[in-house]
Amino acid sequence: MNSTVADPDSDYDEVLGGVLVANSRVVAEINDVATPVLIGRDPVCHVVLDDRRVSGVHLELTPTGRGVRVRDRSRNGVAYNGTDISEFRGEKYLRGRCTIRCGAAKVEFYAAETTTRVIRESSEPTYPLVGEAKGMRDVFARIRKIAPLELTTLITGETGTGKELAARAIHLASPRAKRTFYALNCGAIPEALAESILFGHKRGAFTGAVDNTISPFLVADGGTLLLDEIGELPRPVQVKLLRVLEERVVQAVGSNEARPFDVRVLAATRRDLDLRVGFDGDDDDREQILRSDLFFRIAQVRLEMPPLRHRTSDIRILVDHFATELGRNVRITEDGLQLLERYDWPGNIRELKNVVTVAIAFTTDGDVVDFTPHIREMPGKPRRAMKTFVEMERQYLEDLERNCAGNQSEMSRISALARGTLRDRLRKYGLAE
Ligand SMILES: Nc1ncnc2c1ncn2[C@@H]1O[C@H](COP(=O)(O)OP(=O)(O)OP(=O)(O)O)[C@@H](O)[C@H]1O
Repeated sequence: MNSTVADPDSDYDEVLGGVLVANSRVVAEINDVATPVLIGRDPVCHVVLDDRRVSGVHLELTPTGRGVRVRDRSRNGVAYNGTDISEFRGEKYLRGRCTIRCGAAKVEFYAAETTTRVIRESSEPTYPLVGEAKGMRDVFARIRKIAPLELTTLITGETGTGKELAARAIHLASPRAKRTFYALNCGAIPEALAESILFGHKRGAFTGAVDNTISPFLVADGGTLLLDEIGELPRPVQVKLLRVLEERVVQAVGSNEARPFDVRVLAATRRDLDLRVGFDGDDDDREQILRSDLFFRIAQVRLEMPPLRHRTSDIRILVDHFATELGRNVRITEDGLQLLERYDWPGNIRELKNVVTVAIAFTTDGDVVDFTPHIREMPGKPRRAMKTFVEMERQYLEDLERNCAGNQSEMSRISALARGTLRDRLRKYGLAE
């Protein structure tokens, strides 16, 4: 499953983990930036302490470049080598060996001897999206507007247009920026496990459930949860998800305790959900991807990511950005850039990033990068001078909107399109709400 965490504190190539030991036994390993280890009284925690003075989730441990970060989420406090952790503003980075006390229980921490490499992608800089084209400036303006609001946001766009990065950008520009950002790829969840992965499960809830699993709603508590490829969730799970979003409590499979959470929910999809949502309340239609009630719950605000072929002027900046990230001393020529600008990029920025990475890998330091062989092998075709129908329609609607200063009755009269149809087409191209 592709789950990633962005945290302003974890902007490192390498992280330091460790193990927790209780009663001379290793009770948890802290080595995954995406899954903080939780200690508490609640059975969903990795280390469960049966002590009334211990809170449901008492503390959270995450590997970072500065050591293992302890976050106090308790009512009664956590002691680090005998000192209350609140003296360190509720946060402390563990290295070496130390003792942590929660209620009456004592847990030993031992730092790992070696660091663990994490992919830099899971630690993007504060503003991860690159772009200067009009389409991207609109996206930035919208992110700035959306970020402080607590509304659910549906991010749409073709594959590789940066939907997950946009979600991180919303999180980082929001008041929740210091807390966890968790991305759950709903498209990668096997149908049979969807409920237990989304809501968590209690040990023994079903055959094979040997461990407790914590719901991403609780892992991201206080922060932001991205439900990526939400259209892929099985319909029975959609009904339950809707209830969880409305009641803001989550109940693990096999548990009878409902746990409240405080999470901002973002969703992303590359499918055209608008066309496949049941607007008539006919929610039994198998053809629909998403129930209409869930669609409206998760799409209080919309953000559309433009395809790269609509912002080819950004190709230069992006190539520069990816080349700088690779830190290699190679030369990129005007011809090379023009070749990239003529291509139609069906895989969008992900594809561009791959082409740049591979082409640079094949170039010796000081030499000119030759993109030609890598472009030719791509599934997309070089852009033809002739426009596709979709491009012409988009251009027509943009001109129409400009000429009529956005007045939709006027636009409907000139184009001879019914108001409803016109609105649908404008929405399709992100030209209207
Ligand atoms: N504006 C951008 N600036 C820099 N890098 C970008 C930008 N947009 C996308 N990328 C990079 O392109 C790749 C794909 O981005 P991302 O995963 O956010 O796309 P996506 O729309 O969520 O894709 P999918 O629909 O296939 O899941 C990532 O490596 C990301 O870092």
